[in-house]
Amino acid sequence: MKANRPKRDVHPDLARERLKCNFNIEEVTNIIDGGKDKTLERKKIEDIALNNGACLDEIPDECLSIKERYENAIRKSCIYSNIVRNEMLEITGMENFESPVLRRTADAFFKDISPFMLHLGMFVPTLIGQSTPEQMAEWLPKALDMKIIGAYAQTELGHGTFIRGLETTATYDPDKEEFVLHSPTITSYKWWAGGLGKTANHCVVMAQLYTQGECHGTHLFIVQIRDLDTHMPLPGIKVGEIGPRMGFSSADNGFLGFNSFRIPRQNMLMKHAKVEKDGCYVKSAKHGKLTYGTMVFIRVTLVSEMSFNLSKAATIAIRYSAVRRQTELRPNEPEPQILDYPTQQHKLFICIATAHAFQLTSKWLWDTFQAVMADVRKGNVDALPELHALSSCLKAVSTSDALSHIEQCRFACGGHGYMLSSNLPFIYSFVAATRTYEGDYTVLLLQTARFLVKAWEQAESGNNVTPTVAYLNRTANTKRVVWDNTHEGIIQSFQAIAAGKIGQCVRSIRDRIKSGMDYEDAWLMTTVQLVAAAEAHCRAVLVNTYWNEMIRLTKSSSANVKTVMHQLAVLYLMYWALEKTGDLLKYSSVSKQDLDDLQRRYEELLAALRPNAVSLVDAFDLRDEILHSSLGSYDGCVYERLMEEAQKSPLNAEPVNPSFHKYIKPLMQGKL
Ligand SMILES: CCCCCCCC/C=C\C/C=C/C(=O)SCCNC(=O)CCNC(=O)[C@H](O)C(C)(C)COP(=O)(O)OP(=O)(O)OC[C@H]1O[C@@H](n2cnc3c(N)ncnc32)[C@H](O)[C@@H]1OP(=O)(O)O
Ligand SMILES: Cc1cc2nc3c(=O)[nH]c(=O)nc-3n(C[C@H](O)[C@H](O)[C@H](O)COP(=O)(O)OP(=O)(O)OC[C@H]3O[C@@H](n4cnc5c(N)ncnc54)[C@H](O)[C@@H]3O)c2cc1C
Repeated sequence: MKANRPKRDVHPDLARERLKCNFNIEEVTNIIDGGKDKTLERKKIEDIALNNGACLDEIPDECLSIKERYENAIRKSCIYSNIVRNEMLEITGMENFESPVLRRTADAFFKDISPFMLHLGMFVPTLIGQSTPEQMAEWLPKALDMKIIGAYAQTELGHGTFIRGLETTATYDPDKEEFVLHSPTITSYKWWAGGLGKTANHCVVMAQLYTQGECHGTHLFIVQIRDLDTHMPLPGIKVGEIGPRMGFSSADNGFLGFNSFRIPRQNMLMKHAKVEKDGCYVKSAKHGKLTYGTMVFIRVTLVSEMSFNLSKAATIAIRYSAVRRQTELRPNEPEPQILDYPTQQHKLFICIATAHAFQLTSKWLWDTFQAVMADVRKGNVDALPELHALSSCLKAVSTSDALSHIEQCRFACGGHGYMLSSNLPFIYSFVAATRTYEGDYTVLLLQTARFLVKAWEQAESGNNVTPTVAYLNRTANTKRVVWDNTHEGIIQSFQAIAAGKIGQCVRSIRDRIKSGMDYEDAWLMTTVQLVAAAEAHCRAVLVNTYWNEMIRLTKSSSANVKTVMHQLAVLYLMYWALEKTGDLLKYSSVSKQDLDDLQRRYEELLAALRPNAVSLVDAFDLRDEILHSSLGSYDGCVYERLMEEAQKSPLNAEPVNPSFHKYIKPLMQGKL
């Protein structure tokens, strides 16, 4: 199914915007991609995948039934997988099957999500992270070659957050050297796993391991659930799709129940613990939570995923705002482009800056993750708690911020932003799920808070703490930081806010314990403050990392690129400082006059960035096929595309709908 798009001239307003650009767009693209080579590689891969137009649908996905949409998604997934397997991996290298380029290119095929996404996104990483070398040799080639298709079935109907509360059991039978998987209750049914409902023939299952009459907690098992030839569920397996959702419409999220279903002993993923033939349980991991490794990996990758989604939304909203004109400023003058309104700039420029902040931070987080994992492989797990705390809060805050900024982008496009053809509702509903999956926002911030409270106590007693909380050594015992409106001053204020909030949590917990509460209740009563403290810590990490990375990556850039990258980072600092004025007043010496000055400088910065706005989103270099938007295409022919998309509505296939004769006419004639 191919559809040709008419080639159009660029809208004159957008053409004029591009003439105003004063920096080298390609240099900024290179910074975002991680280097000139990476940009070239990305473009080459995008050309291979997209130039034959295989991804274009004649009928928009949203106009299809649930079944048709799923079938179309599978059709495209197979085309896409073949391109990945036969052409793209040759360029990235097999080991880079998780390359963000593949993820980005996939969006040209799927407005929503591919049913294969969780196979490459979670099933394969779990095999890599949780298997012994023998298991890896057995399963990984088959998975990478799509000989088997997997899902990640952890969450149950009754429990998602509290993994230790999962009910599915895997009981070892030494006589047959098999595990018996069982779902003892309705709440123990696996629920949510992407690709599980109709697509996967295998899955990774998290279950409570029982051997020699003892429960050893949750472990991971690889389970074949469907016949490879007929695709029928195997006897003892009950599997299906969970029904319509807010988004993820083509991901066939599934349920799964086991009725004493047997798998070979070798199907327990045994990198961190094993069950011997005789049923003896042997733990090799130096840290009890290494089986949660896939979740940490995905949390890390989600930060760059949020940058990508936000860059799509910002591109759509800014290009549209350059073309859209509304309301006379003065009588008889032309209506201004809505991008000229400072309120519109306030909604949108932070989205560009945040996409940069997340992208630069995600690269740093990825390097940190790789370094910690290298240590873990050598048996050193010392840095794991800090990585867990960091990946938890960055996942929580990046998904939450991306979501609210994407909604701002939709607001910024007025009524047309509500159209599915704008793609903003799809981007929003996709990102809405990220705030919940892979660890809910509140739950993950509370994990970070546990780490922060311990770090605060260490700093209070004069001990050195780990790098991301090193600011506590400086600020833990300080009352208020002296306000300074330079970038260093603002970053230090964020650190002071975080330290102040963590310290306040510690005092609240201690006071509550003094007044007779036990630790658990004191902690529980303080959780509202603990979530806020973890968020503040995350903001301190974000502003510091974004700034340092921006400086590092622009060292050899041209002067104007340096300036515009600097402006974006300053905008990010000022935006958040102004959002947190209450906290600044509490934890720094900032005055009303200082805040008024900051507000004025922020407004001046919006004006300074205005001429480069369209070029800054052009620098994200998102092809129209990836944007899927009537409002955001490179040529800016918004109204033509909206009209063109409207024609595709199935309701326009006939001039009179049969319901007129069946219902409306009888109603009009009083015959109903
Ligand atoms: C390629 C890019 C693709 C991007 C797009 C992909 C699209 C994919 C779409 C959807 C996929 C969705 C998949 C899923 O959602 S899978 C299911 C994910 N589920 C969760 O994330 C559940 C969240 N819950 C938890 O992680 C845990 O239950 C918990 C961390 C909240 C609590 O665990 P628990 O075992 O109860 O531990 P405690 O709270 O008792 O803590 C003890 C101790 O352990 C520390 N700790 C916990 N987790 C970790 C960890 N992962 N690493 C290191 N340490 C950990 C914890 O901090 C405590 O430490 P202490 O304070 O020092 O005691
Ligand atoms: C689109 C989508 C795709 C998914 N894909 C998969 C998948 O492929 N595989 C898989 O296994 N799972 C998947 N999930 C499940 C997902 O991981 C869980 O939904 C998520 O971890 C949240 O758990 P929950 O649904 O049990 O929420 P709950 O934990 O029930 O949360 C409900 C509310 O309670 C609050 N809460 C819970 N515990 C605490 C606490 N200790 N302290 C304070 N507040 C708390 C939460 O903040 C939240 O507001 C997916 C979910 C979605 C939405």
